[in-house]
Amino acid sequence: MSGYLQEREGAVRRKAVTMQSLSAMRAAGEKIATLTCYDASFASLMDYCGVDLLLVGDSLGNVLQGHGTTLPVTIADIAYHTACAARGNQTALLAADMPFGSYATPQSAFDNAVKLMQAGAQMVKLEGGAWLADTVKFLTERGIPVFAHLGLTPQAVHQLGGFKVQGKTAESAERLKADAMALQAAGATLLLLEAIPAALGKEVTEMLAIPTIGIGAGPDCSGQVLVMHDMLDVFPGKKARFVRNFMEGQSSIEAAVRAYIKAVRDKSFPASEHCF
Ligand SMILES: Nc1nc(=O)c2c([nH]1)NC[C@@H]1CN(c3ccc(C(=O)N[C@@H](CCC(=O)O)C(=O)O)cc3)CN21
Ligand SMILES: CC(C)C(=O)C(=O)O
Ligand SMILES: [Mg+2]
Repeated sequence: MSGYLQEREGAVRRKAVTMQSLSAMRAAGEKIATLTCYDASFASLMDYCGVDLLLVGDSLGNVLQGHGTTLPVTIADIAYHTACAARGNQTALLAADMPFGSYATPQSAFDNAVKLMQAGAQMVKLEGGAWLADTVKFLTERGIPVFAHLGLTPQAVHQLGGFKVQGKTAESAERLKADAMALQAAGATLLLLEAIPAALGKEVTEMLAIPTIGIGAGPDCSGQVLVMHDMLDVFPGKKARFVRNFMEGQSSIEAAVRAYIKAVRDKSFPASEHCF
């Protein structure tokens, strides 16, 4: 570690988390604890606590920039926050979201993914189904690990007609399963499932060989993710059903992050009240 951040007292030297170690966790039935993270200070704290996977999410459009959707977020925004988070992280796997409009073609996706990988990301996440398979193949063949994102894909909010649960009809559930198979076959090594019925999250996870990370996708995904500002209860008011306030009963952010990891690992989160 260099620069501003000090070595933390009693920091346990954990081996770097890799895509391979996440697959091993899935195989061992050990849940993958994931949080969004956008800067060096929180990356350092989350890594120290033992978060497995950090995601520089385009949710930064909401929680850092104050927009109502993720659409205004640019590749430069994500690259900047990825570089910040990478400076604080030592051992967690660091993934970064490809923002809206940055992966319309395989070539533009590659050019933009290179910017995020050079900023310190170890994997990039893209929202979309079978239509993305060519892009996923193009990136993975060129050494860029791909995290695919299905279900409620917030970059498509205006097409979906709002932030609504997906995969509720038999037809849309079948389409989601076919999408998941196509993305895995194209080389995706992680799959994010957002806001789908818990039974569908279970089915997709069991069907695939790669780990799934859920947010509002039930308890049977290989891991869970939350937006850090949601689980730290930074904003008042109504939150999505899948959010739990981990600051409750804790006296520090570090304790809340540890409580989150523990609840994911011991499967007490998500409970039925967080699922669809
Ligand atoms: N702060 C924050 N947290 C997030 O989880 C998040 C972001 N920002 N920005 C990008 C997307 C947008 N997300 C959202 C936003 C709203 C709902 C929501 O209100 N869901 C309703 C579902 C309504 C229905 O039943 O269809 C809910 O009650 O949970 C869900 C996901 C998830 N992502
Ligand atoms: C909500 C998670 C899954 C995400 O994509 C983000 O933070 O942008
Ligand atoms: Mg996102």
